[in-house]
Amino acid sequence: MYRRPMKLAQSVAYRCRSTAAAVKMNAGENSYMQQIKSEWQTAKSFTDLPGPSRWQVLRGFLKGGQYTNLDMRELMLLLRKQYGDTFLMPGFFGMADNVVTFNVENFERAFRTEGIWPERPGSDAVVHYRQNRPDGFFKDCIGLFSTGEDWGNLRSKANPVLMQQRNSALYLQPMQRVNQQFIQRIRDIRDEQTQEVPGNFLRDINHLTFESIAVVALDRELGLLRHAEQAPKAQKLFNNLQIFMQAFYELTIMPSIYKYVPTPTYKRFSTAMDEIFDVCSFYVNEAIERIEQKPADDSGNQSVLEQLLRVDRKFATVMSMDMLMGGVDTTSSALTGIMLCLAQFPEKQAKLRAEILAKLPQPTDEFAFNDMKSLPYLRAFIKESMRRYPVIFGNLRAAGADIVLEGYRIPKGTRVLMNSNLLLDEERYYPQAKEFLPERWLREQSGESEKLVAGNPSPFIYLPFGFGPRMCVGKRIVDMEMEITVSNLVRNFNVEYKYPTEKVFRSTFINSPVVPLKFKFTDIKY
Ligand code: HEM
Repeated sequence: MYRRPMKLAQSVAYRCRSTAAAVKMNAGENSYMQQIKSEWQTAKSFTDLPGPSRWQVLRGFLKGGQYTNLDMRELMLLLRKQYGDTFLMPGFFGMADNVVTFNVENFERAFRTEGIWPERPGSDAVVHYRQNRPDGFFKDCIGLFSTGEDWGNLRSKANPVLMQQRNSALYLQPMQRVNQQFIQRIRDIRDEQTQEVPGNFLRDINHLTFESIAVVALDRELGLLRHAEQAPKAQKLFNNLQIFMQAFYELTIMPSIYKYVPTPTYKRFSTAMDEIFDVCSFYVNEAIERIEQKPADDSGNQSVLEQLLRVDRKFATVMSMDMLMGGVDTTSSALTGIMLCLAQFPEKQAKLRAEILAKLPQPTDEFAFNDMKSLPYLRAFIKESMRRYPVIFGNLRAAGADIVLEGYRIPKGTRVLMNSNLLLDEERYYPQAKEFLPERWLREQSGESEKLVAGNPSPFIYLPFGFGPRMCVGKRIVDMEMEITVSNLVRNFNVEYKYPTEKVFRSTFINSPVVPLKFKFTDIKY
């Protein structure tokens, strides 16, 4: 059970709200910084941190080396075994060093000192592309991949549109339409005898998550779930998003000279970025024409894209790209994990179905916005699924100040990789950690306030959407998307999966499914 002084608990609560709130919090944290400053005087040097030498890292990744062929999760766990909870992973060939940590107190320190414009390293390839695009389109608007004040300005424009709960009501209907197409798609593609969908079902999940973002970011369905073959432009965008993800990963984790010479991977990456740019600009321009033809709407119900366009046309185009780049594979990974949990725990699936059917007894009933607010077991189920199958392995920050972690000096700007999600299956943080217990996330009244039934672990462990002012800007959108999708799945089908579940994911930037997802969907009889 985690206990913290009241003052800090309050400051953490502020932190999740906005950049402005972060300024307020930082002002109140002088004494915390003072404490770190005094520790700095006596702390050990950065270079004394345990960890492999550059040579050991290089050797480890060469053919036959101990790190070759490990995915990110396996690599991190092996390194932890070798060097303990906090170690230095040296970069080579111009790549930055990383301080890797599994220590919750370090997560707290890194986040509490991240500053008002937290920096999440690792976006260099996107920034490089955007800074060097020959037409200079991104010169004054690099997007949410930027840093410092530029990022702060953009983020403070994006938050009121994307992070407001009331705006979620705007995309409830369009997302439901997309979701119904997904349910129909399952009926169309499943095998008549076995009721199993084909092994390449991940593609359909990706189409769902792509279309769900498109109705928000581009204000329209693109047709991949209904008639993919008749939607070549959408196909092109979708395919290029996949190429972008793969090439971005390679450029970020492998040494590369792409900043000086366009390597083959960078060429692949920048061609995909060009195509994403062209297609998104096309759709945004089309939306502008559509919106301009509509009668003026001062009801406050303008679509998300319309609201972004009101801020600035270029900003809206860049945001639509950033949303598509951040919101497809991540959400597909989460939905795959949730479906696996539905299949592995039929009694929990039945409990969830009972909650949904109590709200929507008829198969044709549609969710109203208020329905979504009172489905505690649904939310708990999704949270527990994301604990069991985290989408990412942790969070990354450039230290926002000189800090001390476990007695070592960590200079400002050092990359700190916090492997918070690799602690989610540890008994000391989550009692009965191996069990699937959505119930642990339910809340109960405790005096004036609410608390988790199972007690609150540290707020710095379960961070699937990151932390503070830089946390995922799509959180509201994805919450709604997952809630609608999971509800619709369980009210339409009994979900099963008859295959091994030990190695479904491979962990890179995110945990991506790598096995055939032959889920069995049997119709629920009403
Ligand atoms: C289950 C699905 C998702 C997960 C697990 C996820 C997770 C994350 C995480 C961990 C971060 C980094 C936060 C930090 O550094 O503190 C992030 C950032 C971001 N996410 Fe998501 N995300 C998801 C879905 C989405 C969706 C649907 C969108 C688009 C609507 C989106 C757009 C973004 C963007 C643009 C950023 C960069 C924000 C910034 O740096 O200001 N994500 N996400």
